Amino acid sequence: MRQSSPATQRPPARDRRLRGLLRLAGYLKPYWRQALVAAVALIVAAAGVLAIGQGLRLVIDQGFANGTAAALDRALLLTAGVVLVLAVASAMRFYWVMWLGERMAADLRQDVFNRLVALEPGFYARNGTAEIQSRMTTDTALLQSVLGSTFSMALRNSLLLTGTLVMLVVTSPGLTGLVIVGIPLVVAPMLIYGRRVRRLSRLSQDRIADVGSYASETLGGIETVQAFVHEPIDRGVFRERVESAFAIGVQRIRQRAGLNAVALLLAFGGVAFVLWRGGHAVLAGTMTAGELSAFIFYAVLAAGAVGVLSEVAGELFRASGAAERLFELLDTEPAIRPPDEPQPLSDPIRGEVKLQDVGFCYPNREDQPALQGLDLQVRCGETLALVGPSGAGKSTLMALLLRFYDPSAGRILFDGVDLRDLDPQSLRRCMALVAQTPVLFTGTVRENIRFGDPDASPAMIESVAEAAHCREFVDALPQGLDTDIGPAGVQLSGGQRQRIAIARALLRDPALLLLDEATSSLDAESEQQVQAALGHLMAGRTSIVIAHRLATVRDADRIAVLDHGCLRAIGTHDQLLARDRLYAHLAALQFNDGRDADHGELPRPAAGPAAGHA
Ligand SMILES: Nc1ncnc2c1ncn2[C@@H]1O[C@H](COP(=O)(O)OP(=O)(O)OP(=O)(O)O)[C@@H](O)[C@H]1O
Repeated sequence: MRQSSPATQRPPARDRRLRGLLRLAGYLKPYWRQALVAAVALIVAAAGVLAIGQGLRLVIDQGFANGTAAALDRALLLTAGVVLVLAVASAMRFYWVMWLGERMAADLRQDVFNRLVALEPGFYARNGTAEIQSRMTTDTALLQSVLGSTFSMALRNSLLLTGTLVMLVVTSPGLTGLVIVGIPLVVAPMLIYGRRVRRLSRLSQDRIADVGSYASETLGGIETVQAFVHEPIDRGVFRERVESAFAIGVQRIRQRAGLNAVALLLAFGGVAFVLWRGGHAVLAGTMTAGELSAFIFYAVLAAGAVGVLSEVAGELFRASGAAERLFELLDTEPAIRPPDEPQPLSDPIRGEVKLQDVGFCYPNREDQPALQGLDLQVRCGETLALVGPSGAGKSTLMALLLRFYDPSAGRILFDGVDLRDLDPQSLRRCMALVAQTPVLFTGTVRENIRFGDPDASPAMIESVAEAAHCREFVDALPQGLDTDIGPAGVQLSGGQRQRIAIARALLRDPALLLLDEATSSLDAESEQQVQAALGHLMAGRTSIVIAHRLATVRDADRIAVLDHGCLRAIGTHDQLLARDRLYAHLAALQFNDGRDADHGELPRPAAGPAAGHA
């Protein structure tokens, strides 16, 4: 039933590696001061750890070997001083590296959201809103954890590894040869395993995104799911997806477990070997006991660092994959962009619309035009009703007017200017959309109305609530306008939600009103109130209405009959009754239905040629 879909085209896997994380470095730029402090703390802390090895050598060679208590005290005091510096530097490193990680993750999250809200609805139609949403949530959460802690571990251990290698050479060049030979033996399997882990990580992330999007789609439509008793099927499909994600997860964990075992075995096997060779050197008198202790200390540190690096490498690769996926989203250019030099809107704005030979195909249906050869003019202050069977292209026309898509042919003019020459945001500021199913957001009634104009004064909100007939139900709510209406306004009835949507549009005071009537779900009384609210909203402004009710059709200045994406006829109700067979058919169905024409709904015969031209 529901498919997962890749959000964007991905580059080939072969040159991915840590590219995603490298690109994240750009996010450090504004915080270079903090990064500098973190780097200094990191270096001082690593130097502190390395100095402890020297402290150990002094304690053993000067304290124990020479047998003087004063030398032992001095050596221990020095070591204690080093430990104090180490503690302070470690705390600073921890704080600033974590701070940078959290800061970068927050900035990235904000950037991704900023880009996502700029992408046109067509992008979400292609890629699935739930998939994109889950990608944003899981990938940024992964990055946050990796940037906050894993990355810091990787950095610290890389530095320690480098430092310990230097100290190993300083302490005993001869023995270091052994370690140097041993390190590639440790690193090679790590790289081989790392590559496998990375591939599986990516796959695992994809599967988890699948699980997330399935869950959010099911829960989002919980009423439909339960009404159709679809739960057992959803549980089954979800189980399959979860199990598939689990199977990939287990493969990844198996590889990582193997990676850890091999890395640790090789590293500590190497240490044992060095201890054996070094022990013989001390016995032969070519090395002091202190030097051997320091050497072992550094070798263990190096092995530990390699162990940690092998452990976090997989995590870093996983994060790199996540970063790349987020950058793919960030790199997705909106298809609808303002022109380089947008033309100004007419002053005053009249709200006139002209369509010239407009054709349009949805991107994924190039062979099926949703609109074709459409010529239409809507004059200032006019109400134009759009009627036609389902699938005729009415909603598509609205989407083009809002410039969610650009026409594939012809052009649309707003007050005489091609929509493509206007800044889409300035254009949309002149319009208000009242959708068939009003979309409200979590918050109070007041906040939902204010959505129409964030700067509106309380008095303006009161006044539009009154005009949209919201008062009737708002006054009965526990906190009036400040009552919480639940996510998407679920605590209100359809008619109440509709009236809030109308109040929101009234507050916007648009030059052009786009209205997709929703009256089918309302009872007569509610419909009357919505109708009255609409009366206020439409008075004196250009309105394009997808009409489902005869009352609207009759009151409209003109009616455009659309069929199969073409303008079939245009005129007044009476003209069309006499002239157009489809319109007459729709109207006849209405009257024969025996419903009150003033409140009845204009029926929509099933799509298809037979229905359209009966
Ligand atoms: N996002 C989309 N991608 C591809 N095709 C689409 C998309 N949205 C709509 N269509 C197709 O475009 C055509 C016109 O659809 P549209 O929604 O504009 O019709 P409508 O007249 O508003 O129908 P209704 O009255 O049922 O809402 C239909 O054939 C529909 O299947």
